Amino acid sequence: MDFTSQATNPQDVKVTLLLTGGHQYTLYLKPNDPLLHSLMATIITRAQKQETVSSYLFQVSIEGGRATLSFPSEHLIGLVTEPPVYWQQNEPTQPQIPAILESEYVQIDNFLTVEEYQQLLNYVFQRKSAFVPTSTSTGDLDYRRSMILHSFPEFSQLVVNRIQAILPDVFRKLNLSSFPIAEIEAQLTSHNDGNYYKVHNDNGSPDTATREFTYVYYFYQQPKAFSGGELLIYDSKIENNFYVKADSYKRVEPRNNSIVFFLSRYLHEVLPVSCPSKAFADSRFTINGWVRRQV
Ligand SMILES: O=C(O)CCC(=O)C(=O)O
Ligand SMILES: [Fe+2]
Repeated sequence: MDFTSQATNPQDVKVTLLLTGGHQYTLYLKPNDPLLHSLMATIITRAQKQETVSSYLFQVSIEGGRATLSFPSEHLIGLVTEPPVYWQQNEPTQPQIPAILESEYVQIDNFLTVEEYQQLLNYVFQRKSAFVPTSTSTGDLDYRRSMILHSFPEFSQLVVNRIQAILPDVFRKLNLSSFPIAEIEAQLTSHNDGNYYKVHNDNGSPDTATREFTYVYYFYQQPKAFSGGELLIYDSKIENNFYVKADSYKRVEPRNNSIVFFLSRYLHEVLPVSCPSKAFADSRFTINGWVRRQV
């Protein structure tokens, strides 16, 4: 059986997957798409007869996100790439030099108007007693330290509407094909002295799996009364056909009244905040959340 999806971008590589049983599927990928690396890594591994490598389930989003093509890695027998793509093969005896897949993010300044930002700051100061400590799904107490305000309807809708308005621009800047959106979630957090969030991704559990990308809007009173609290977004590398964290990262300065977007699957962390006054009003505040794909 033969299937073909639509090209979206002239720079895309046309990739035909040759699968066992004579099946073929043609899709269009960006030259630096991690999926292309992963597919080629599977072929190279087989060519080098590294039989110890375990099977991997490919799950490829197709038809603009409306369908998924799933197949076990051992069913992939070849790839046709157009224009030609050549891959450097390391001798099996040489140590493998993993390719680093750079993470990308967008940061947009002046996200809210000065009036909206000031109203939000005043609102948060008044709601101080409604903030509660954050938790993680694993219940690990050392993983995350910050406070959260679960309900803030006066501002969550404003932020979600504003995000919707700039989404086309974000898709373009992140080089992403658009997809049908189910929901945009929002939470409000504060990080004060000694607070942090260790390395994690935002879509690693069944109930978070449809999160495609993460946004973080930063706000705090000026002059800034804390240091640290940078967001590190790690690059990835392929090891045994799996994506793992690389040592390199992008360091994002949490600039006042700016918003950052990045893929929810990227590993990221919030470095410890130092806030000598320990005053709640001096905290690093965020409204952050996730853009969920429709399934
Ligand atoms: O506050 C930040 O910069 C990021 C927060 C974060 O990673 C999260 O809430 O999942
Ligand atoms: Fe996160």
